[in-house]
Amino acid sequence: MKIRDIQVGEIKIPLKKPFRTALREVYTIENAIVRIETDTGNVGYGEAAITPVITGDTMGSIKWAIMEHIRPSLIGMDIENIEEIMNRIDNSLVNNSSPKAAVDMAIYDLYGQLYNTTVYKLLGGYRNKITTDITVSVNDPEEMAQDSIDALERGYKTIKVKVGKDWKVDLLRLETIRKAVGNKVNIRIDANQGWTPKEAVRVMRMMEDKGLDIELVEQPVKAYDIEGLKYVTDNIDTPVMADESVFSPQDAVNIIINRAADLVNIKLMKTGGIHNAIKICNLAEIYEMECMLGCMMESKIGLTAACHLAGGKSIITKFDLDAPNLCAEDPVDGGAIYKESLIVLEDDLGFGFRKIGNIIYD
Ligand SMILES: C[C@H](N)C(=O)N[C@@H](CCC(=O)O)C(=O)O
Ligand SMILES: [Mg+2]
Repeated sequence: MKIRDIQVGEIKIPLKKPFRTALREVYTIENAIVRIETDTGNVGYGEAAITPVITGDTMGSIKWAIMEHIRPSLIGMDIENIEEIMNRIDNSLVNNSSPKAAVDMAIYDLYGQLYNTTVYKLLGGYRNKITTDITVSVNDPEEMAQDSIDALERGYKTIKVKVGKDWKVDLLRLETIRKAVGNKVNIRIDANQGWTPKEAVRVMRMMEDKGLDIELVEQPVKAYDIEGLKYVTDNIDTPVMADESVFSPQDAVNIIINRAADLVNIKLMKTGGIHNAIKICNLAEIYEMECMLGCMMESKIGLTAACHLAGGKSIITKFDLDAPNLCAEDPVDGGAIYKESLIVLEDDLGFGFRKIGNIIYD
């Protein structure tokens, strides 16, 4: 099965309500979709999220990276030589993790098709059911409490609450939410780099003293500030999770050996796809560090790939794979089956996409 062509299109999906974090505000997902066709007529799909404030990748840079740098080195390659394909993707240019992820996903989709099996089984076959949390965007405390109650009514057992705007209001946000949902919901929080190290320690200790029972705090400080992250980890009881501080396996090594965080949030858009995410899983297993598998604002194309990795790896014990549930539409027929918090993987070939609507190719 040899690669005949690689195309990049665009997809637009409106959200149910604006997605707000300390870093950005999103109304519509506008992402790049990769389509790889082989000489056997098989087709594989992948997705690259436009998240310039985190990865630096834009629609223009993603298309250019794929068409001008990655595509030429892959045309004619045999899918069974996946090792060499992944080396070529990684070596085609530095950084650009989202376009690399999109191509990597499409290759894995084809790899499953080549061996007539579903991808999560090739990756370890550990589970075919996953329970995701749901994100509560950062807004006024009352609106966030209402969103948390809605999540509870829709069956979510874990909410991921966005904070990091102003630590005093963040404390009020969590107090209001905990009061509204009681102890029926597990609460994790994500500051998306919004606090200084000292603010983070201060506000987290206050949350601990008030008994708000926070499962973990994600990326309290700036991505580059590993010393600041370690300062927070050393000075609070709540587990600290590195997100924007960990893109590559090398970043993960650095966090682990310096004990700068207790947990890592792996995202395909940061690692450059499944093949590097597996390396982080292996490292995490060696050092007995549980991982979360997270996502950017992606459609069910990117999320199906992520779900297959989650299905394969036991070291991934926490799941923030909610983006399709935040979308007002699902253009994907097939792939992972989303029923609010429950995600099911069926025994399809590859990722099991039957039809994907609304992709616009140049
Ligand atoms: C969508 C997911 N729940 C999430 O919060 N992901 C990111 C932010 C994604 C984005 O800005 O597109 C995270 O920081 O964990
Ligand atoms: Mg995060």
